Amino acid sequence: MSMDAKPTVLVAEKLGQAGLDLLKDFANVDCSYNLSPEELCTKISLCDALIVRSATKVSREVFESSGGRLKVVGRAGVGIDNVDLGAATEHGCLVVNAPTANTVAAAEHGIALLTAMARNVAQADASIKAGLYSVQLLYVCRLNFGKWLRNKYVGVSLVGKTLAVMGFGKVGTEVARRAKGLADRAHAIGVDLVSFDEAISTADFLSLHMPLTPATSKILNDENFSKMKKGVRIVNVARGGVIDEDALVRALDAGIVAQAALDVFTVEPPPQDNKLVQHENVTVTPHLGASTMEAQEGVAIEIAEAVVGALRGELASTAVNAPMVPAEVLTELKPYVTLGEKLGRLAVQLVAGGSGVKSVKVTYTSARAPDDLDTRLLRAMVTKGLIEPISSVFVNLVNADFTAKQRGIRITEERVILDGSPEKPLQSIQVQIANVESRFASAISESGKVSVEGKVKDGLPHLTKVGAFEVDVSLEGNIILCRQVDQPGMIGTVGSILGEENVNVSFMSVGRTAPRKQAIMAIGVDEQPSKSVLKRIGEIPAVEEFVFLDL
Ligand SMILES: NC(=O)c1ccc[n+]([C@@H]2O[C@H](COP(=O)([O-])OP(=O)(O)OC[C@H]3O[C@@H](n4cnc5c(N)ncnc54)[C@H](O)[C@@H]3O)[C@@H](O)[C@H]2O)c1
Ligand SMILES: O=C(O)[C@H](O)COP(=O)(O)O
Repeated sequence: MSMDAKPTVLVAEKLGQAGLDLLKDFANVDCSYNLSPEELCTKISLCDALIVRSATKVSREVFESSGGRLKVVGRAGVGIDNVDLGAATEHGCLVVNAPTANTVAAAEHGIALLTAMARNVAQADASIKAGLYSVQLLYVCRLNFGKWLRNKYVGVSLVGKTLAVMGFGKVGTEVARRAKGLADRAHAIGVDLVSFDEAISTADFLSLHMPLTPATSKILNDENFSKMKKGVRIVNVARGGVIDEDALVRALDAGIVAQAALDVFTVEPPPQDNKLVQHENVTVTPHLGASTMEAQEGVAIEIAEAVVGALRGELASTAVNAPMVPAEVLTELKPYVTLGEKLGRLAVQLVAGGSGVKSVKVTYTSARAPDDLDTRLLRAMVTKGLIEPISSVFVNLVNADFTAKQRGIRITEERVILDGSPEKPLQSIQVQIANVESRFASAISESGKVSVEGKVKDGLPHLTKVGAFEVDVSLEGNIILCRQVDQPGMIGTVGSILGEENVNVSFMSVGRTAPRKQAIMAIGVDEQPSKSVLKRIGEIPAVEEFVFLDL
C-alpha cells in the first residue's frame, strides 16, 4: 500500500464518473486504459484492486504478477469469462461483479436486434446510404433508385412466431417480458420450460442469454444448427463463444439460419475479414448491450461500492469466487469467526511439528436447524487458523478451501443439534486433529485426537476445553498451558515468575480431573514471556508439562 495508506485501484477500462468519484473518496485511482497484457502485469504489483469491463483478460499471469498485493478484481458488468477465477481463488483474490445494473440495457439491445433483424433495418439503411453516396460522387441524377430496394428488404413479422430464450436469467427474463408484448402469444414468452432440443427445433427466433462457460461454449454448432427449423433467426447478446462461428456461417449459407444479429464475437473486435461480419444476412453491433448512459452509471456505482467494500474487508454480496454471507448473518457470526480462527491456531500449535496435520474435524453445537446455520465462513476461518502458523501462505475466505485441499488437509464438519433457544447461532466450536502427536500430551482427548473447544461469552471468544480438561480463558493475547499436580500455591508461583519479568497476566483458569490430582492451568498473557521465564515455569516441581501458544 502507498505511503498515505490509501489503497490503489487500477481502472483498466472506461468507467462511469459516479463510480470513479466513489472510488476516489477512498483510494488512489489510476485510470490506465488500453494496457497491453505485459503492461497490466507490470502495473498490477502496485495495485490493491483492479476494475475491468469485458475487454481486459485478467489471466493467471496477472495474479502471479501481483505478488499477493491484489485483493479484489471488480468486473464492471455481468460476464466474468474474461477473469481466470481459478487463479484468483488460488491467490486469495476476491472477484466481484456488477450483476444487475446493465440487465435492462442488454435486454433492450436484444429486442432492438431482434426487431431490426426481422425488418432488415441495418441492411436497408446501409443500402440507401451507399446509394446516396454514389450520387454525390458521380454528380448524376438526384436519386440512385438502384439502392432504394423495397422488394429486397421485405422482412418477417414477429406476431405468431415462437421465440426461444436460451439462458433464462436476468437478461433472458427481461427479453421474454418485452417479447411477449411484441409477439402476444403465451408460448412466446419463454415460460414454457422446454428441453434444449425442443427449444432449438421449434423456435422461429432464438435469443441467447447464457453465460460463456465450458458447458455453453459453442453450444450452437453444426449438429445443433442441423436440428433447427429452416429459416430460424438468431440473436446473440450473450457471448460470441456460445456460437461456433464457422458453423453459423455454414448454416447461413445453407439457408438453415435466415438471419443473425450479433452483438458479441469470439474475438473482439472481430478481424476485418470475419465472414459473419461481412455476411449480408447478419447484423452486427460492437458489444453495445450494456452501453447505455444509464447502465454505465449504474454499473460504475455498483462495482465501485463492491470494490470499496471488499477493500474495507467487508464481504461483498456480489462475490463470484467466495461464499456469500448476508451482512446481518455476518454481524451475528463475527465473534464465532474469531473463535474459529483462534481455535484453529491453538490446535495446530499443540501438534508436535505441526506439519503432519491431515485430518481435522470441526464440531459445532447449536440449537439452530442445520439450514439456519451457514458454517462456510467458520470453516474457512478455522482453516486460516490451522494453516497460517505452519506456512507462509495468506489464507482468507476466498482461498481457504483451496489451500487446505492443496496441502492435503481434509476438514470435515459435524453439527450437534441441541435443545433450547436458537437465539445464539452457536453454543460451542470444537476443533480436533487426528493421527498426530501433541507437544502437550494433555491436549489429546479420549478419542486420541488433539482437541480444543471454545465458546463465545459476552461477545468474546473463550477457550473452554483442552483435551479432557475444562478451562475458561479469554482468547486474547497469548496463552500458557501447564499441566501440574493439583496443589495449593501454584497460581501464585507461576504468577510471580511472570510478574518478575513484567509479563501481564490477563486471565487464569484451572481445570482439574479431581481434587489433588492432575490439573491444567490456562494463563492468558499480554506479552510473550522470555525463554528463561518459560524455563523457570517448567522447572516448578509440580509442573509436569507446559506449552506457550501464540494467538
Ligand atoms: N452484450 C452485452 O453487453 C451483455 C450485457 C449483459 C450480459 N451479457 C451476457 O449475458 C449473460 C447473461 O446475463 P444475466 O445477467 O442474464 O446473467 P444471469 O446469471 O442472470 O443468467 C444466466 C442464465 O443462464 C442460465 N444458464 C447457464 N448455463 C446454461 C446452459 N448451459 N443452458 C441454458 N441456460 C444456462 C443460468 O441458469 C441463468 O439463468 C452474461 O453472462 C453475459 O455474458 C452481455
Ligand atoms: O457481461 C456484461 O456485463 C456485458 O457483456 C457488458 O460488457 P462491457 O462491460 O464490456 O460492456
